[in-house]
Amino acid sequence: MSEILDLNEIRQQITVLDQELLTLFAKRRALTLNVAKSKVQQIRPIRDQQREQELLVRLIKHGKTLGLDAHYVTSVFQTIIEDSVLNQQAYLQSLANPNIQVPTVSVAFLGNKGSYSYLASHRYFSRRAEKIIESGCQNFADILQQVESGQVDYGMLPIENTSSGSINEVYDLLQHTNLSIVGEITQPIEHCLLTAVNTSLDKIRTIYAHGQPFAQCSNFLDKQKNIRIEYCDSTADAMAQASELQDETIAVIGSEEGGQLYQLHALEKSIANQRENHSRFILVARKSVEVAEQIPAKTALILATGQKAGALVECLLVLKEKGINMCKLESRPIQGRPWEEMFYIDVEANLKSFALQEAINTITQHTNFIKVLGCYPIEHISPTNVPSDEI
Ligand SMILES: O=C(O)C(=O)C[C@]1(C(=O)O)C=C[C@@H](O)C=C1
Repeated sequence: MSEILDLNEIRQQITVLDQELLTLFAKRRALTLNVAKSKVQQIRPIRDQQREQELLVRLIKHGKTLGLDAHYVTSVFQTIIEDSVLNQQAYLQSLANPNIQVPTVSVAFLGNKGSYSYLASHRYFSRRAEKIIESGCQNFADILQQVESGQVDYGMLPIENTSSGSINEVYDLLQHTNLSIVGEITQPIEHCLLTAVNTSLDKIRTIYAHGQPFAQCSNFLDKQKNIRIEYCDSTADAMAQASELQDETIAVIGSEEGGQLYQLHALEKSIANQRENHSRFILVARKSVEVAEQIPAKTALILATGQKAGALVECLLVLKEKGINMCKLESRPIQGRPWEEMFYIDVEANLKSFALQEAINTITQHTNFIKVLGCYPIEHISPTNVPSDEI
C-alpha cells in the first residue's frame, strides 16, 4: 500500500523552501549592488553578456544533474539577471542624480487604481522609492498639467503599444510641454475579460473598455455577437463601474492584476490580438536627469524641417555617419501648418556623448526647430540566450 501523503505537511515544507529561496534572492541582490559599486570604481559597463552566458551555461549543466530542464533554468535566471541589471542601473542613476533620491514620490497617471498606467508607475518606482503618492487623472493633458504646475513630481504616460502602435495624443502633447522625459518602462499588457459576478460569456451584453484595449482586442470582440461596447476614460474607470454594478451581463477589458483591486475575476484570459502585447510608458518630470555613462541611454529628439526636400534624410544621414542607432521615428502633423510634419526621433545614445552632441549641432543646420525631449536609461533588458549546442 502506498504511503499516505499529508498535503498540509508537504505545503508547509514548500512554504519553508520558498522563504529560503527569497532569502537567497535577497542575498544575491545585495551582492550585485556590490558589483555595481565596484563597476563605478573601475568605470565598467553594468551589462556583461559574456559573463551572463557563461553563468547560464554552467547553471543549465548543473540543473540537468538535478533533473531541471534547460528551459526552466534559463527563464528563472534571465529574470534574476534582469532584476540585477535594473537594480544596478537604478543605483548608478541615484549616484548620478543625488537630488532625485527621495523616499516619497508623487506620480500622476491615467485612470485610478488598477489601470495599466497605475501598474507601470508602481513597477517603475518599486526599486526607486519607498512610497508613492498616487494621482489618478482623467486624461493625458491633466497628467502633464499636474507635473508642470508642481502638484506632482512625475507623470507616467503610455507612448506606444506593440499591437496598436503609437499613441498620437501623447506625441502631440509632447510638442507643447517643457517637461523632460526622465525614464521609461515596458509593461506587459495582458488583457482579460473581467466580471464582478460569476457568469458566462454567452450572458455578457455590455463590455466596458478604454479605446486602447478595445483596439487591441478587436479580433476577440469581432467574434462576440449581441455585445455593446461602452467606452470609458480609462481601464480603471471601466473596472470601477463594473464592480459597482455587480451585473452578470457586464464585463470589462483589463488586467487580472488590476481587476483584483476591484474584486473582479477573469472570465477569459489573453484576449488581445497579439499574445506578446506590451506598452512602453515614459516618465516625465520638470527637471531632466543625467544618465551615468555605464548605462545604455536613449535620447528623445523632436524636430521640424519645414517643407525642404530631403531635409529629413540629411538629418538621418548625420546619425548614420556618427554611428548612432535610431530606434524610433514618428511623424505628426503640426497644428496650423498644413502638410508640415513634426518628427520624433529616439536614438540609442547618451546626450552627454560627443557623438550625439556633434550630431545635434549638424542636424540643427537642416531644421527650423529642434528640441531634446529627454535622455534616460534604457529600461528594456534583452535577455541573453545560450547557444543551442550548449544546452
Ligand atoms: O557579474 C556582473 O558583472 C554583474 O553585474 C552581475 C550580473 C548577474 O546578476 O549575475 C548582472 C549583470 C551582468 O550582465 C552580468 C552578471
